[in-house]
Amino acid sequence: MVLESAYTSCFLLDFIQKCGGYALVDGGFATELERHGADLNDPLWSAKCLISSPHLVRRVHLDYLDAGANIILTASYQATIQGFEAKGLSTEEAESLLRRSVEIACEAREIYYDNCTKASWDFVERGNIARRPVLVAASIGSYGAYLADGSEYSGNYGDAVSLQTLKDFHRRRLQILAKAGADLIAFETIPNKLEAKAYAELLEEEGVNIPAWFSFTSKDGINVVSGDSILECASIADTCRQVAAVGINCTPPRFIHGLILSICKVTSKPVVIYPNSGETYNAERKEWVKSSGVSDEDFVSYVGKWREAGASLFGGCCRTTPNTIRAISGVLSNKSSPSLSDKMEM
Ligand SMILES: C[S+](C)CC[C@H](N)C(=O)O
Ligand SMILES: N[C@@H](CCS)C(=O)O
Ligand SMILES: [Zn+2]
Repeated sequence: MVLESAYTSCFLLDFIQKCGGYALVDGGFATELERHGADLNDPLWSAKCLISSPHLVRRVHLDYLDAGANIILTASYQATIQGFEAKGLSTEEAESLLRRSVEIACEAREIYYDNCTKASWDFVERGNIARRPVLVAASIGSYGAYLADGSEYSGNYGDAVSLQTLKDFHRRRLQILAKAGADLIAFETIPNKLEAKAYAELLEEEGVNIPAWFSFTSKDGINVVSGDSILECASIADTCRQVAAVGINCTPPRFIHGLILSICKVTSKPVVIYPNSGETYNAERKEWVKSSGVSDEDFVSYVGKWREAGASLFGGCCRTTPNTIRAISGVLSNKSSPSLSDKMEM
């Protein structure tokens, strides 16, 4: 048990070190499926593609690996047993689709490595090909994501939803994804304190033995979207032994800097950030609309400041693309010495 706990706490730190001091997460997954032509106007959102177009899911993973990602997130964000059952699938079929989401990401990693070996894309070190380290993170979206009405951007589930409701809702999916062969669990777009508490208790009760990250979402740079304090939310993550990183995703870039500073006040665990494009989601139409006010088009220009503030895992969320990841990579790797992959693109 002690060994396991030490493993979890060092896991991402070791990985980040192996990657060179920071690691790249992938970018928007669902919105990238859409750019490839998928119609996600469905209660399952991106998880619909696990049924209708698994090849596209693999394609998008590969595009992010080609762009330089060290961590790819599975298509399971809005894949829930309850959601699949509502579509008429059996429990067994639903569980198998969850496992499939991890398998597809692992297949993409294998294909990527094979391609690298064949083309000798990765740099050669003392005659050996050094493979870029890549992890597969099993995504778990919130209860609000399952509701498919944009509730993960409000975090208001009403009084009828208790800690126990959330634990009951998430337990089986977590059990399955934790044993599906992923390297870690990414709890994403967490909108409130109650859900963070539910995840922390489930990780403990289920004895999950792969690490996890908790990533919250905010719309003001001070609190998470429900209005709960980011300090309290990040503290829950800090005290959970299986949590290996804490951070923010699907939040406009302009809010990220302050949130990193807040998170660093309550935890010394690695900080992960993967903001969205700064656009606003219309949940009814499942469409993105340009936001008025401060422009977030210069997303990438903030990245250096985020690193200085203490973040070490960087990527993008909704409406960011493989090019966003390439640009982040370009900013973080010293511009004066472009990496081989940068050179390949010239
Ligand atoms: C992070 S939001 C864009 C995810 C999609 C939402 N749960 C929906 O189904 O509309
Ligand atoms: N990993 C998910 C998060 C949605 S907020 C995606 O990129 O689709
Ligand atoms: Zn997002």
